[in-house]
Amino acid sequence: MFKIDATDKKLTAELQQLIDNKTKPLGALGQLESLALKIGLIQQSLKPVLHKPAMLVFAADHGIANAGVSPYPQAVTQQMVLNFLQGGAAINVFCRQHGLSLSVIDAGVNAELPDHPQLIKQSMGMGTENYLNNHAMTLEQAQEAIRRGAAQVRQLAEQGCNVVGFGEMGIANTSSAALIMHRITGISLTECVGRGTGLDDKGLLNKLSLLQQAANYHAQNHNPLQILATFGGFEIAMICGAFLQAAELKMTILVDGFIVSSALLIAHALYPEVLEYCVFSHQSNESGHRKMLDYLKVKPLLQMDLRLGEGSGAALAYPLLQSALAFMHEMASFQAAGVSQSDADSGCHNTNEPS
Ligand SMILES: O=C(O)c1ccc[n+]([C@@H]2O[C@H](COP(=O)([O-])O)[C@@H](O)[C@H]2O)c1
Ligand SMILES: Cc1cc2nc[nH]c2cc1C
Repeated sequence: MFKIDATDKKLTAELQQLIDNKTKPLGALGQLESLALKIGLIQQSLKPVLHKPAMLVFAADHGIANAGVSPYPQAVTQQMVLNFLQGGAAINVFCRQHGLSLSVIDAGVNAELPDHPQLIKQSMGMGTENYLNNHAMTLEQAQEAIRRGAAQVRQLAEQGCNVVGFGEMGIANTSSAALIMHRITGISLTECVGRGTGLDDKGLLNKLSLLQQAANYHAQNHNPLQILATFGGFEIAMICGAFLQAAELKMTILVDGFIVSSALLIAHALYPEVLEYCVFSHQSNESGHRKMLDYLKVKPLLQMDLRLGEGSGAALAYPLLQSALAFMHEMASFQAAGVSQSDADSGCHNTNEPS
């Protein structure tokens, strides 16, 4: 369905030399340096640029929402979508602050939503089925949601966008994400399930027990698309398609928190090369996220105890991408600034090997 290439590594040495020649001890800009290299490889350029940064927030409801897995009622999903459209949510603030465009996609919210220029209506239904006694969606619905998510990214790319962040809104979607993580990674369910929007100890135990029932009920499902259809949400399935399309189009992708990363687990199981296009904005405070990132062998940029979702971490991390490219373009080289570079110049031994 998708054609995702690994990035061509032929520019690696030249990009690394450009980075190493800047007036700084070798490796001293840390993760900003690997970020610059990564974007250079994605764009196959020694002068990569970020065009029309965009945030897509996918929203949907979940059949399990009112079974006691979240401290908030399902209605908060639609209420927060209205908040996004009125410009009052955290993601609105950070997108405005950092110059990202923001669109909200109704992937399957359990409400009739008003027409609005920032709302894209692609609803797959009034929420998923409850996976305690059903599949959340059919395989056909999962595939259709993947196609719809991909179409959103194609539209952005046609408008000239080459960097995109994904966010989500959906009461109970940490439950979907935990089950997907458990099934894809084989990590115990206890380590995948967390407090979400803020369950107390008793609520967490109850959530774990309900999700264990769901995992037992669907003991047979192990193929990535089946896992997505069984436990997913419509927003998670659309984000999976959005990841795959963005990677196929060689866009830089900003990955948000626990739920967006669970969509990536599915995308990665289908097309491992998708990872080469991903920048991990932060490590969420949702307890399973660190192990999810470890499973993917990736390092997040920020660690700030965020656990909001909406794409907020991805939007917060965007300026770091700008800084990574700015230092590559604007910092003086040792030669240009007349600064001594190495032991050959100074007679000192250089111990700062880049990691
Ligand atoms: O992104 C995260 O890491 C994250 C962690 C915890 C909660 N959330 C948000 O909270 C909602 C899901 O939480 P819950 O408790 O209803 O499953 C959903 O709207 C997510 O955007 C998001
Ligand atoms: C208020 C609220 C805002 C959110 N934003 C993303 N998920 C959310 C969940 C809640 C409950």
